[in-house]
Order: sequence, then structure tokens, then C-alpha cells
Amino acid sequence: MTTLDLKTANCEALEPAARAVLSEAAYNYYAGGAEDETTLRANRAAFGRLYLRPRVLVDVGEVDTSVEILGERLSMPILLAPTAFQRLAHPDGEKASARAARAAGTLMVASTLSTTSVGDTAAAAPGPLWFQLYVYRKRDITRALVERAEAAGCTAICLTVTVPVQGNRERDTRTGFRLPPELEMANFAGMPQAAFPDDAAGSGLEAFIAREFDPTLTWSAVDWLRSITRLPIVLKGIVTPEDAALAVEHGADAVIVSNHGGRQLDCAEPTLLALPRVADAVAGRIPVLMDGGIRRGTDVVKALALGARAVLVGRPVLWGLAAGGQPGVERVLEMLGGELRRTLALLGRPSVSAVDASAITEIQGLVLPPRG
Ligand SMILES: Cc1cc2nc3c(=O)[nH]c(=O)nc-3n(C[C@H](O)[C@H](O)[C@H](O)COP(=O)(O)O)c2cc1C
Ligand SMILES: CCCCC(=O)C(=O)O
Repeated sequence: MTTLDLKTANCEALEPAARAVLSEAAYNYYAGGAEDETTLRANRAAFGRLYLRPRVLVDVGEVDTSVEILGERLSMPILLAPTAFQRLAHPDGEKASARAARAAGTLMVASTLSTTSVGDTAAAAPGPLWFQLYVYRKRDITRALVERAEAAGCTAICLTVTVPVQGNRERDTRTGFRLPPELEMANFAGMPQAAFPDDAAGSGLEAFIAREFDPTLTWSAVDWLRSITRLPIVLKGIVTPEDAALAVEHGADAVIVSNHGGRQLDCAEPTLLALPRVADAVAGRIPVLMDGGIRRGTDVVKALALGARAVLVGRPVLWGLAAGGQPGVERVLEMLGGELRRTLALLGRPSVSAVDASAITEIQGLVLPPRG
């Protein structure tokens, strides 16, 4: 990958460059979704159903993309979603992504299933870092993970609630997805949990999840988590108003509208369409974030207009990382941030807080919050 390639690409254009350097199994693990990948495609397609309503003759000489989330001021409402196994993409893996997030003035959510420990990731890029948590059958392990995240200085725990069992990822079954022997799940260093079961046919990750993740998890796990940490709790994977109301009731400090990038329940509703209903149920009591299919600055604006405080990006960061390491991820963030700034100017909304439902057209079948 040359610097020129990085300069000319947009987010989606980086995917082929990443594919060229990834193993077949790693590429398919990153790119893939569950079953027929209906939700994977629908997440992206939903953005095409919404159009923007530019206001003209507005002073956009200064455009402010900054936003505040859980007490942190970020340069833009674009965070790095938690994604597992980043050293499959590049030897610098999670450290490179965390440094790129820092350089861009935003933050990364470090996955439980990282190939770099949360302590090493935090040390590589001092600043705000959230830790994404999966709850294990063995609660001692879960508690130890939370303690490590706290010791590393993480500023929030992001509990992902979309994986009671793994989605049916046929690409990974076909490739027999597993980690190469030189990589481990570094948050479990020294524990049997650091490796996939070695006798599993098909996807090693699926066997690992079946063995370790707690499928009996209920809302009481959120109360338990609250009892063991004072860090803010962000619930990732809320897509219905019913669950949004429960999240607020159980003391969540923020929610992320997410269907796990179409990797878990296929045919789940695209997140852009779920977002306004969740935002409506939350009614401003806590911040609502969203992810799934964000590839352009206009996508970010559409999500903000439907009630999101900020968005997260998953796969584009992996493409940038694979194609160019830390500079590749920096380039992804620069492209998205630049597109966002230009979109706000063209839209006649000189700041993120000036974006409300009046920025988008109404589409039949979409329940939008009332016009601001
Ligand atoms: C390769 C890959 C690994 C992921 N690993 C995790 C993870 O460890 N924890 C988690 O909460 N979400 C994980 N996700 C889901 C992302 O956080 C995010 O919800 C999703 O990728 C957003 O959609 P996008 O890729 O279209 O931006 C992963 C997604 C991908 C593509
Ligand atoms: C399914 C849980 C493992 C990592 C992950 O979240 C993903 O691959 O999407």
C-alpha cells in the first residue's frame, strides 16, 4: 500500500486494498455477516432511503464537529467500534488503532477479544478508552476483566448484549476460522481462555463462544456489573424501545443501537431504522449512539438527525489497519471527519448540535422524532 493509495481512497475503496493483504479466513471473518447477510446489506442500504434538506445562506465559516460524550469532549461524533483480533490485520493491531483514535481526538472501544491486552493498548495511547465486555460463564473471569480495564484507566465499560450465542457465520464455518498460533486473546494471557478449543471442526471462534460465553445472561447481569464497577456502563446492542426503556431503568449511562454489524441475528432491522424509535423511548435521559454501515460523512449526519449523539465505525477501521497500519486508520478517520465537516457546511448546519430531524426528509415507513 503506497501513501498515494491512502490519499486517494474513500472508506469503501480501502476494502480491496485490505483484502489483498489479508488471509482468506481473516478477510471473510472481518467482512462477513450472519446467514444470508440480509442485515449486513440492509444496514448500509437504509442510508440510501434518507435524503438531506440543505438550508442555504447560513454562515458556515466555522464548522464545529466536536461533541461531548460521558464527560469527554471528542473532536467528532465518530468512535472506533470494538472489533476483535486486530493483529490479524496488522502486526501493530489494537495499538495502532488506539493511537490513530487519539491522534484524531476521538476514542476507541477496546474489544474483550483483543490480540493486545487492554493495559498495553491503553499505554500505547493515553487518553479516553472504553472497554467492551462479554460476560463469561465464569463470573470470576468477567470480574477480572473489569478490574484489568479499570487498572488500565478505561473510562467506560461497554457491555455487548448481542451474543448469547454466536450468529451463524457461514463464511467462518467454511474457512474454519481460528487464530494463527502466534496470536492470542491477550486479555486472558496465561488462562485457558486465551486460545480457541483446538479440536473444533468449523469455526474455532464459534466453539470458543459456545464454551465460554454465558447464554443465560439477563438484565440482572447489568445490575451485577453496576455493583462491581463505578465506571459508566454503555449497553451495546439495544434496538427496540422496550429494551431501551429497560436499559434506562437498569441505570445504563448510554446505549448503542447496534445489530453487531449484521453478524448476529440475520434479518434484524437495520440500525438506522431502529434508531429513532430507541431515541424516542430514551427521550434524552442518556446518550444514544449507533453503529452499522457508517461509511460516509452524510451517514453520520443522518444518524445524528435521527437522534444519535455519535456513531461508531467497525469494518472501515479494519480495512485502514490492514492496508496501512496506524496511518491507514488515521486516513479512515480523516476521510470520515472531513466528509462530516463538508456535509455540515453544505447542509447549512455549522455544528453537530445544529443537526436535528429538520435536516432529513421523511420517508414512508420510518417513524421519525418530531421536527425540531
Ligand atoms: C471483525 C469484527 C469483529 C467484531 N468484534 C466485536 C467485538 O469484539 N465486540 C463487539 O461488541 N462488537 C464487535 N463487532 C461489532 C462492531 O463493534 C460493530 O457493532 C459493527 O462492526 C458496526 O458495523 P460496521 O462494521 O458496518 O461499521 C465486530 C465487528 C467486526 C466486523
Ligand atoms: C461473536 C463474538 C466474538 C467477536 C465478535 O464480536 C465478532 O466477531 O463479531
